[in-house]
Amino acid sequence: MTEPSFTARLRAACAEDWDAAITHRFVRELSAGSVPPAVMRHYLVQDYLFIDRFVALLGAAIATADSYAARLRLAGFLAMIVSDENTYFTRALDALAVPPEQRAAAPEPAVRAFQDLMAEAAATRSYAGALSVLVVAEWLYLNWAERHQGPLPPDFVHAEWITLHDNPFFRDFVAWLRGELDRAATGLDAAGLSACESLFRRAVALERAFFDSLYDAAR
Ligand SMILES: Cc1ncc(CO)c(N)n1
Repeated sequence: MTEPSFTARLRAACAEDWDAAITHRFVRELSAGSVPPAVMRHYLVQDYLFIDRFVALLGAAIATADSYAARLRLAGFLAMIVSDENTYFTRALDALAVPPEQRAAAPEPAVRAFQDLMAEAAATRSYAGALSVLVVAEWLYLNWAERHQGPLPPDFVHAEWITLHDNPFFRDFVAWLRGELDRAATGLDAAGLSACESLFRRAVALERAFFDSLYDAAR
């Protein structure tokens, strides 16, 4: 039997938070097309603040990657985020009639903590450190999106958030990204491995906490 990969072991160590996130009420309502508009508005405003730092973290991964091939792949993914995904946000915020002043909201605690974690991962100035958070953000979103079954919800605000995270390009990218972290991990000593594990574990907990926060107050 082959050994489970580094990323498989990291996910298994966070199974409770991971499973709670990918089966969360928010993703179940998204699949059913029944997220209350106030919750969807809040999610999108807050997630757009997440994406800002996420793009910066991708930049850090591009800067620290150990090959031009990896930089090209990461840059191709970055190009999708700043085009298709960015226009999804603006179209969805328009469709939900979110006024400009609400789009400039302050990050709520879970999002703020996630922004700080992404800054910490970038500040490791190591490819493995940046990947430890990127892998969580992309793989966990793929995992909930691929659980969707049956026809997509009619509203593009729901449907496109699912298809952006479950399509052949995204699936291939996540598999490649995991492979990069598995490969980068082989060059790390015990301290480096435990730093990656800590970033990964905290990212999974924050994915769950962000979903939970959407239902904290009646929105
Ligand atoms: C919080 C969060 N995690 C992951 C993704 C996927 O990129 C996202 N858009 N938001």
